Amino acid sequence: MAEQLRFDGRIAIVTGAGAGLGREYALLLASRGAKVVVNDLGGTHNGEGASSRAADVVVNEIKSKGGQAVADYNSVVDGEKVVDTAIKAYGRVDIIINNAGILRDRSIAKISEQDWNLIHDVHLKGSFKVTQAAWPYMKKQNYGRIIMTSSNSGMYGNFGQANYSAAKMGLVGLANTVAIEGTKNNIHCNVIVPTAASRMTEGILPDMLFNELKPQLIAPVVVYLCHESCEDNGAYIESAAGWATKVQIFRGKGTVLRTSIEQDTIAPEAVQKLWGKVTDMSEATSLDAISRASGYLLEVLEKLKEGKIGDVEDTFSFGSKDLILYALGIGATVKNADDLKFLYENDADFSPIPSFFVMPGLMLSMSSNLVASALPSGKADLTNILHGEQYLEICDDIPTSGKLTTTGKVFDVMDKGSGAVVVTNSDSYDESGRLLVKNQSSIFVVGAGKFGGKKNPINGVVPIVPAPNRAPDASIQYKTSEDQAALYRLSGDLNPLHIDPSFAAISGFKTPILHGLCSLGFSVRAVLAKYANNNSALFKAVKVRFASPVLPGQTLKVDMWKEGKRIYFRTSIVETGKDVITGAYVDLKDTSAKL
Ligand SMILES: CCCCCCC[C@@H](O)CC(=O)SCCNC(=O)CCNC(=O)[C@H](O)C(C)(C)COP(=O)(O)OP(=O)(O)OC[C@H]1O[C@@H](n2cnc3c(N)ncnc32)[C@H](O)[C@@H]1OP(=O)(O)O
Repeated sequence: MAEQLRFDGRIAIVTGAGAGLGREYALLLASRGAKVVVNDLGGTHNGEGASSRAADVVVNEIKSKGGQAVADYNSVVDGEKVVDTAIKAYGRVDIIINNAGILRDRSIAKISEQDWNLIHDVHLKGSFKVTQAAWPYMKKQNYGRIIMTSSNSGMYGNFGQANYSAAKMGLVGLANTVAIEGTKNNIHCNVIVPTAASRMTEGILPDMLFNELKPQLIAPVVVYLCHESCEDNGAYIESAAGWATKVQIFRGKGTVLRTSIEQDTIAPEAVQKLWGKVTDMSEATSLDAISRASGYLLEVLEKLKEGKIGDVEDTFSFGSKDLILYALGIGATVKNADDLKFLYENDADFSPIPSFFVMPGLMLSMSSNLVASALPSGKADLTNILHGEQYLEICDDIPTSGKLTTTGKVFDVMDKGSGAVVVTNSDSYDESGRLLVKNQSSIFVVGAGKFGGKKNPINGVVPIVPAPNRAPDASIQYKTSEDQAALYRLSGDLNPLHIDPSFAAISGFKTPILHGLCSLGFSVRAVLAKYANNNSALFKAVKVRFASPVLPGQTLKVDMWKEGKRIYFRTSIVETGKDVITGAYVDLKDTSAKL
């Protein structure tokens, strides 16, 4: 058995120690060698009256067991008197357990100012006063252990306890700063969040729970927090019924609501649009210091200054199931033995179809306000956007699973009259920080043109290139299925334009149209099959323009021209003869695979 935790030579003040938790703390500390100041005003649980009895009974109990204790009957609001008792009796003070508390429960409408003040006086001001009075002694001796008593009523609220909740949460704030200020003098301050059966909780908690909430089951936790071997400082520890845990405050990752440092107004509508990100707690972290909280904010501002924001950021996790679903969504089939490597995770050559990696960039654009925020009108939503162009570049070996972090921003905005074109760039990194993929999407925002913007792209917008002026070197046809969009959307682009007839009608289409990136996927498959032996590792980049819509069920014909490692292609619809992808090419790293 571990050596007994002793408190010999330590002087402890326990406030409100005449009953309940305080009494247990006092008894346990004394049994471990501490000399205890048993503070209790002797009032009732609602703070009325005062007598010396409660403290005396506990002092006598301690003494009868061979321990040392003195009674103190002062109100904690007179903190210096409480501390004086310790100094006069024992000459120092090492431990303070701020435990004294009363209740004046009323709903917010009925709390009198007097009740408000009284609650705050006893809980918050009392803890402050006792702590402050002991501070010089603790500082001088370079040692102190202080406990603040909070409550779940403060942490989460509790009907009828607005005054008490506020004071209890106030104690958390008090502890936070006392912990920081005490660090250099080895003065630790921690918070206990107890749920105990006591005169305060009797009649409030259900019997079953009440009976298990024995104060003596919490006392060891608090007593350990008061021991010199406990290194925690500024921790919140919740304990009840023989159970204990650390509690932390979490902060979400948040999102930037503006796109540049120059933008000094934010429309409430932009906030509304991004609210999902503001309130998303999936990547929440616990910040244990104010410097970390403001440090992160500084990082955000730095990025804004460097123009890296709208560098919005998102994470994208994927595994074999996602790769297979995507492959099915762009027509890969087990009927073709060469496709098995895209459809079966146990295949020796299992690999992603490289166009899968358009997904992180697309998901970033769709989940952020990037496109709308780039337009003077601020108006772009799924009813008026079409995918115009796409460039994808694979920068490193692509894995079959992982978590990518994607940063993206608006790169260019063009006024095309009939619409605006917003170009977004994004880079996706794996968990070790390797740049895996670059994406550039041009989004055609129908009806958003004529805002007086420039017409032509800036340098860096990857241009489309015309196909060679000769008959294609090869052609491959793929029939899409009536359910192609229904299947493809499950890879992440849930835009109702592709499945919901009434939504398609709002967007000006007779029936839902296929995702542009789905047609891109079919086309990349054709190039890989024809010129790269279906080997994903040979793929480097693809660029396409979506020239007109495809309807699910139509047959795609991919015409290809090989010029070195560049495969130009054009995709059209067999049934109508209409071009749907133009100006397009795939760059291969190598075409030496058997052709
Ligand atoms: C918010 C998060 C992001 C969401 C991402 C996307 C989510 C997806 O779910 C959406 C989709 O997948 S939509 C389906 C795929 N896309 C399509 O079907 C669009 C097909 N294209 C068209 O219909 C027309 O080209 C059309 C309508 C786009 C343009 O046709 P017109 O208006 O007739 O234009 P036109 O007169 O031909 O040309 C005017 C100028 O615009 C340029 N341009 C034309 N097509 C473009 C295109 N596809 N992309 C970019 N620029 C394009 C022309 O070059 C011309 O410019 P300029 O005068 O300078 O030469």
